[in-house]
Amino acid sequence: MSEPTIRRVGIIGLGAIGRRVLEALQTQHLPSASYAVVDRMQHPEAFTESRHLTLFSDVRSLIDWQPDLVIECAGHGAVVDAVPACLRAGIDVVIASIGALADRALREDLEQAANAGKARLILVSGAIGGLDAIRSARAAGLDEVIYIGRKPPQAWGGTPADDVFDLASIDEPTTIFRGSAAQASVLFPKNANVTAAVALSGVGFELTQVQLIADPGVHKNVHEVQARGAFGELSIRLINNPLPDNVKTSWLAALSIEEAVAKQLQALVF
Ligand SMILES: NC(=O)C1=CN([C@@H]2O[C@H](COP(=O)(O)OP(=O)(O)OC[C@H]3O[C@@H](n4cnc5c(N)ncnc54)[C@H](O)[C@@H]3O)[C@@H](O)[C@H]2O)C=CC1
Ligand SMILES: O=C([O-])CC(=O)C(=O)O
Repeated sequence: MSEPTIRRVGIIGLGAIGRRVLEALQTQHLPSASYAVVDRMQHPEAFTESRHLTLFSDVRSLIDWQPDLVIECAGHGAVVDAVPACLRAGIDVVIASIGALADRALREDLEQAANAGKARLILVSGAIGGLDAIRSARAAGLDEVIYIGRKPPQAWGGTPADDVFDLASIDEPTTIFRGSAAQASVLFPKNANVTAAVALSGVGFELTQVQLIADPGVHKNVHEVQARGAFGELSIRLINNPLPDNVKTSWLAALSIEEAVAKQLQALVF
């Protein structure tokens, strides 16, 4: 492996994903780098001090610290408010909250910001997989891409499903949403980022079909993708362990960020 060129890493959002990623970077991938964070939580000092983190109260201060790489794992709002400024300042950004890109205007703004700053916006596969195959297949034409997401009922707490269903008393698999990835990304910003990753890899936000299920029979986050086209057919199923700090979020989402950062350091990129 070549000498790491990433000496300063900024992390926006120090929740379930952010803490996992930080731990992996500090212990495995970038042990000699310096780390700074921005988070909205109350009193993060105890954690940041024990981890030797510089704590900033806003993204402007993080940018002034001149990180080589910023990792967003905070939510859609952070992609809107913080990521364009990082890119314009010439800082590469890895984002977890890829569902924010369902907003075409934001997508264009991010692309312009990246071009203006000669920086890259690095999108991760997150809690889903098989996107490389869908991206390859799309050149020959895709007829249909379907995503089905299944999580335990409590993982849909705080979503629009809460208004329609009594999640605690669901006792059989219940479809809580059927529609496009465009709708799912916006309505379920903490649960359906994977639909955006599938959409951007395949037939786009409007044509990607999405079904979301609250299933009392599962204790993991189950993601299925089916695609059909000139290439043939694809069917994948992931059964993801959730992170202990956030049942909505799969461990694989954090692992995919770690892998994306590790890739920045490799001469042989796969
Ligand atoms: N691509 C994928 O497959 C997945 C993406 N995600 C995305 O990652 C995000 C983070 O996930 P978790 O770590 O599980 O969530 P979490 O709720 O455990 O942590 C989020 C952290 O970000 C902080 N935060 C929120 N808004 C902020 C802002 N504007 N600026 C700074 N800090 C802010 C919160 O205080 C919290 O500490 C989710 O909201 C979702 O958008 C989550 C799961 C999978
Ligand atoms: O982590 C997961 O299983 C998926 C998720 O929450 C998302 O796509 O936002």
